[in-house]
Amino acid sequence: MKLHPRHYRIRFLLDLSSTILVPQLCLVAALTATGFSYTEIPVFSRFLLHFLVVPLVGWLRICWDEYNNARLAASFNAVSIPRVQGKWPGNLDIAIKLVKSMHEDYLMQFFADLFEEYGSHTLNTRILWGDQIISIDQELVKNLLTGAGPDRFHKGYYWQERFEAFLGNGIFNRDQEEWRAHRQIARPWFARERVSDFNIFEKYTDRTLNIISSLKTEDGTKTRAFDAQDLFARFTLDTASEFLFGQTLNTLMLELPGQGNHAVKMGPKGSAIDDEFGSFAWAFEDVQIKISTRMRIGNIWPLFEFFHDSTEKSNAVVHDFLRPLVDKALDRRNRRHIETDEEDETFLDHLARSTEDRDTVRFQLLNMLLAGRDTTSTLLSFVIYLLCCHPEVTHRLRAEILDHYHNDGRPTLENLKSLKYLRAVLNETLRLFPPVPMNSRLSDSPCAVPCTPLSKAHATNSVFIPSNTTILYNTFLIQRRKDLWGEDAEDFRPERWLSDRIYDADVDGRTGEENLLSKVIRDGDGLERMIQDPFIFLPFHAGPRVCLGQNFALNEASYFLVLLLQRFKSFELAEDSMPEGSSPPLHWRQRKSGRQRYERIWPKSSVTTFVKGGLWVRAVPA
Ligand code: HEM
Repeated sequence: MKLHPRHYRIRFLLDLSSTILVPQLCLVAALTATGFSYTEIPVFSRFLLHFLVVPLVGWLRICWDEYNNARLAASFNAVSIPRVQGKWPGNLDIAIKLVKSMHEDYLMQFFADLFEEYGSHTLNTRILWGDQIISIDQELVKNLLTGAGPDRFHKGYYWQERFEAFLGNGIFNRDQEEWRAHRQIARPWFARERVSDFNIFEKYTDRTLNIISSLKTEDGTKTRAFDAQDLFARFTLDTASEFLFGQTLNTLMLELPGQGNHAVKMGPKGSAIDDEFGSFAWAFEDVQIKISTRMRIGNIWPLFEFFHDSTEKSNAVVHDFLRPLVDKALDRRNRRHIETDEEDETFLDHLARSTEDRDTVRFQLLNMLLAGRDTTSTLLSFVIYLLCCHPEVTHRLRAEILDHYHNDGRPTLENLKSLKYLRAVLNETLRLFPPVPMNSRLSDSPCAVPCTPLSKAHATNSVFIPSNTTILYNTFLIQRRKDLWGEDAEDFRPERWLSDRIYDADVDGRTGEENLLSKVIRDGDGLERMIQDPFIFLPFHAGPRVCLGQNFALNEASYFLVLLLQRFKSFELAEDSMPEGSSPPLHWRQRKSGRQRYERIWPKSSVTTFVKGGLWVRAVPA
């Protein structure tokens, strides 16, 4: 029987009853079969038997699964994935450390430490005796996402039940036929001609830059501190809503955190503000945080939400905010009874033509808003953060932009392509801080998946994955692996993405060729590594579920950055303005390696990556 994802409580009860009731039935059957009269057993002994039979049957099941999996693995000529060996039963200590680390440590540090400790790129956490695979093996990820992978690995039921109230039957939350139908409806919307219409980008970029300019101090040398993460989220939301609804949510027109009489306060992710949009943004982020908590707890999450869905309140705020917009647009369309000219059609019109169901339309739009708002604003926020830390990159990037467009030229799709350094900065930011840092798939049957050999001792290069098993693959860590990206993998070096190696012949008195050779290892090395194995760089995913908005996002971010750097020559982190509790903890500095030793913000993730407390910066006008 296939349950609907909204029935997570029933799924949980069924799991629970198979853990508790089935052993009781086995006990009664065993007693009957061996001729014992159940009623003649003293009450205390009966109670004890019923109590002990649960762990006993659990243990037998584990033994059977292990035997069966080993047998299947051998038949597939695949190796079993190494298990994390915790100190407490069911690896509960590992689960506790994981939750603690999420609150205190650098992003993904816990996983990075586990991979290092076990010397393997793929591990089975076995929390509460259940298989859960974590991987930073690019070959394994390739085989999950492409080739035969998508037929065997799906987002799956457990993913869907966690997101159901928020994303409903939207594109992110469905598999197979339903997903295919959504993808078919959405795909034409992201065709080249549509995503290269820069008029929308221009309108909202100008608005955003005017806001930043209005924050100039009296002497005009720089602006007051502002939360760039919040501002960019408004920019991407207004842009995406116009692109999708044909009408903007106009959030750039509202007050910003830290302005007026409002004190800056910490929201679920960044800074927050108390107005209607502030409540929507708070709820939108709160739902994502709560869903991430469900992910960390694993499949027993309904135990903690049995009587109360923790996302209910925030979901209601999000949907109430969007409902009138969707209703208005659909009613307007129905009243007019017109078939909008394809040229002027919005994604909303496009959806309305495919279904009459308002909930479906609202969920589809919400899925797109989530995709359109948080990912691109994360990219822009981390670009600005890295520019703050690397003035030399800002300088070079600005020089490239001014060289092409002077102080006021406007980019077009064609000429944006020649901004090689801008693209390198975007790629390098996406490599170090991918907006979607971790993702998962669920296996639908036992199988062997090709991967890089687990260790030198393993001759075979396939791992065995049992049926109904979640695989969490971590793009954040893959994109920082030193063996894939070089010793400086954790450093921000856009030059690794530059392909042309033409150097000044006079540098250091060496010939051009010598200079070329000495720099070959550095400049362009990342690009070369990526060309050799594209799966070491996956910010937009790969395979049939590759990001539909990739070109839209890159065009939007590029356009915005060109105009931003025409108007502002540099950026400074405003550490003095960060809300309390959002600065990186001091104990990070004591680590022997890794970016956390020198990171100046606290990167975190829920569904997407973000800067805890917001990215507080000052801009220096040109
Ligand atoms: C820097 C910006 C972006 C990044 C890094 C990004 C990344 C991703 C990733 C990793 C996925 C795969 C998710 C999964 O399978 O679980 C995805 C899917 C998707 N993205 Fe993006 N995205 C970005 C911007 C956008 C924008 C602006 C839009 C639309 C306005 C968009 C629309 C979509 C859609 C519709 C999917 C679902 C594809 C499917 O399941 O078939 N994305 N994106």
